[in-house]
Amino acid sequence: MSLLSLKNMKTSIGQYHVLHDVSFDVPEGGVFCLLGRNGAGKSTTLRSIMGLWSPSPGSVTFRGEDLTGLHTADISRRGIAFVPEDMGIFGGLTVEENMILATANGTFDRTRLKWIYGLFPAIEKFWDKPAGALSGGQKQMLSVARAIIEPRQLILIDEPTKGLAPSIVDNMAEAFREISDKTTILLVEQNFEFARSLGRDMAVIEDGRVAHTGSMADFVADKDLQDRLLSLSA
Ligand SMILES: Nc1ncnc2c1ncn2[C@@H]1O[C@H](COP(=O)(O)OP(=O)(O)OP(=O)(O)O)[C@@H](O)[C@H]1O
Repeated sequence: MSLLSLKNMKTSIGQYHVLHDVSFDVPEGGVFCLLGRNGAGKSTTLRSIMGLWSPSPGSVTFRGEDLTGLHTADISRRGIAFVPEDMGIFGGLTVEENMILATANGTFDRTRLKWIYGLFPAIEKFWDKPAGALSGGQKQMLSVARAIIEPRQLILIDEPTKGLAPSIVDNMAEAFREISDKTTILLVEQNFEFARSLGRDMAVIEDGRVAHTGSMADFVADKDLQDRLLSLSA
């Protein structure tokens, strides 16, 4: 059974039909990449999974349970975390306060926190500093750290490498590899090099529809398919 299964998901935002037919299965473990050009519908897909937009009709099934129609808080309680493109951190609060707000009861599992310090040393270094003073890469690390401060089954991460320097992107890839040993990651990315270095399975969205789904290895080997589905000029 897949961890997450989307079937014929359609989402409208106001009068705009954004997702016309999105179906794919995310297996448990590792990184599943959701690719596609700008405006294809990747963020809308993640927001629909989280119940931030209401997909209708169609279904979102998680561990065999239908999530369609549940509130976002209830979806989150099933063990799904979301790192949005704008990162969703509180710039006026310290790193520690941002982390506290990401816990269910305001306390930390010290072993887990130490694991996060190892993944993202900036979290420990700037623990009592305002999150707004962090660099772009450090803010992104904080947003991911918040998502994993408690055990999760699945993390949805929207374009984590956007605007980051290559050395930071490499650090991020290392961290994601380690996180994905514990928690399945559904990763939306425009940076194909980053995505291909992490992804085991993948799907491509084009104009609100799934245009391709399969293994990352097969997609990497098919240059024509990549050009057709991802290149800017196509
Ligand atoms: N709040 C909104 N109101 C109206 N249209 C929206 C809204 N959010 C997204 N859209 C439209 O839905 C389409 C898909 O947007 P979405 O953000 O899901 O794309 P994306 O694949 O994540 O692209 P990007 O890589 O640029 O973030 C776009 O045409 C976008 O303009």
